[in-house]
Amino acid sequence: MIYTITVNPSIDYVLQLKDLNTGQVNRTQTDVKLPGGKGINVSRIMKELDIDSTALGFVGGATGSMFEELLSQHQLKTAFTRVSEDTRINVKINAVDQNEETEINGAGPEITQTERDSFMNNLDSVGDGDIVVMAGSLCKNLDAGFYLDIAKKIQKQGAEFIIDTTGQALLDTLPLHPLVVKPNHHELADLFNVTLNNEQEIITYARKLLEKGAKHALVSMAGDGALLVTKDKAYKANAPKGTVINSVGAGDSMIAGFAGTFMETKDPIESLHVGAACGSATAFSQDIAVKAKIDEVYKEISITEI
Ligand SMILES: Nc1ncnc2c1ncn2[C@@H]1O[C@H](COP(=O)(O)OP(=O)(O)O)[C@@H](O)[C@H]1O
Ligand SMILES: O=P(O)(O)OC[C@H]1O[C@](O)(COP(=O)(O)O)[C@@H](O)[C@@H]1O
Repeated sequence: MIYTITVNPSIDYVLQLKDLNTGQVNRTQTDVKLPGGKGINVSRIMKELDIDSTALGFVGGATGSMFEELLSQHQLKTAFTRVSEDTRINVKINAVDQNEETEINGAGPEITQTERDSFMNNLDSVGDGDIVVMAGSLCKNLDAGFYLDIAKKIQKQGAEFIIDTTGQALLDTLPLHPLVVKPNHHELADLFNVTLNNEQEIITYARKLLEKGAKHALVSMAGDGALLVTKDKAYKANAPKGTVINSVGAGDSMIAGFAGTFMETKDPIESLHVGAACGSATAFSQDIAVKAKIDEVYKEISITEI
């Protein structure tokens, strides 16, 4: 079984407008509300790929109820921990004529000790051979050690983990040997406080994540595709050409494709291929990609060793 953990889920309020003018009244062409958060998006793509997953996380208040209602149409297996403060609303602004996406993500609810304990108890069902995907930011009062606590617990229970987060929370888990870490190239540069100018430099720093303990480093590069660094090899997936509609969730989709395929095949190259197809297919869709789009995009991707 794959478990996804979205500590800080969201309602993604996706607004499309012609131009965004800050300091002025702007009006939308279209607006949609989507159930968001990184692990949620991972579970949604897994559903498209016909892979079983259970989505975990903290959900609260009136916005939490709305989030669950929005999610219900996707028929995911969930086991959320209820909290008293509101689930956040993240605003995504696509300014069409400016060809620019702006995101404003909330800090999320405060989690009490009781709610935290109840969440940890919920992880008792994770067992041998399971994969746990931990993805996204932490709610405002949860310290960077929260992911580390989860990783230690599920590892004792025989599961492996994949982590997609930033900064110290990510670095702290590396000694526990995550199966995959997936920074984008900007996040990778920030982790080491450097500027990365080309693929060779990205590979060099991705390899440092392996030296610190990660088993695979998957570095996404938006419209430039993705790199996978393994113990002794590096591979590139191209990003096919297409009309980008809404790239929110492209990274999550990539993780879902990679993790789901890896769980079934243990083949990192095929996992990269499916992951890249899921990522680009989502970038070319309004919402998270559907299976037909993923299959279409898969044919336009090739993996090369570099
Ligand atoms: N504009 C795009 N065109 C084609 N593929 C894309 C585009 N944006 C993202 N993708 C695909 O989705 C993957 C993840 O996207 P990226 O934006 O790098 O992740 P994140 O959302 O985590 O920052 C990329 O590695 C690429 O394969
Ligand atoms: O937890 P964070 O880092 O604030 O990110 C949450 C946001 O990330 C998303 O999951 C999208 O992530 P990606 O674009 O990185 O794949 C949104 O649905 C959500 O609003």
